[in-house]
Amino acid sequence: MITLNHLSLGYGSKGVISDLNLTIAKGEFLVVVGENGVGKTTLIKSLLGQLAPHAGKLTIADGVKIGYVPQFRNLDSEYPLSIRDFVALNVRPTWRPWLTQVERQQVETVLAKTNLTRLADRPLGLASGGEKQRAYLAQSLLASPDLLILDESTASLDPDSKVELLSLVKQLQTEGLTIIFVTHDWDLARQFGTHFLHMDAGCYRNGPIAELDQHLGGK
Ligand SMILES: Nc1ncnc2c1ncn2[C@@H]1O[C@H](COP(=O)(O)OP(=O)(O)OP(=O)(O)O)[C@@H](O)[C@H]1O
Repeated sequence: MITLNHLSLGYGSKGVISDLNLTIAKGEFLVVVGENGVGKTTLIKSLLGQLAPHAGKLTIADGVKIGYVPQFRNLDSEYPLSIRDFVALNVRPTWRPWLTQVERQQVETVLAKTNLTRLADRPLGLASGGEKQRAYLAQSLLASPDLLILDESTASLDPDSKVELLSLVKQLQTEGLTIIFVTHDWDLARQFGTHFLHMDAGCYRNGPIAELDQHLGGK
């Protein structure tokens, strides 16, 4: 689905990633691990089409739709939309103040897939961290992505909420979605990933998740 061929990325004259080679197959759950500042978010920006390569090539198969779940940010408790209305923001190709019957059904489907049906009328600003992240996940699912990118999406969540969010994502993976999950949490990486990319100052390793500890010497 995705091929990185001698890919180098950076900002202006500053190089961040140098000569990265990687193939991501459909249906993989790729965890991207590495210390602060090695370029994990830079790689994600490039996958999202926001950063042109300094050198090398990034190829994404034709027609692949990408969904993105950001890192948790606290929202103002006065945030006016309900969880359902927030999720529905992603439904319309052009703005209009109503949803069609089909669109309403699509919103209910993604709310159900993310365990939010019961909470859908609650103001998003008053939702817990885990619920907010599930709302972002639901919103991204409305566009029927083939590839879902989670950039530190579990950071700042309590352990149960992390596992709940990733269990939902794992279920989506078993239904055919490809997942890229950036994390600092090695345990979550081992628990949910099928493959890993370890980035370490110009040294990149990747492979099946079972080989992660071999590469890291049990870090
Ligand atoms: N817009 C930018 N302009 C210049 N340098 C940048 C920019 N964005 C990031 N950098 C630098 O690029 C390097 C890699 O940053 P990046 O955010 O990709 O790291 P990361 O691995 O995601 O780190 P973290 O785990 O802390 O999120 C850092 O040195 C950072 O300061």
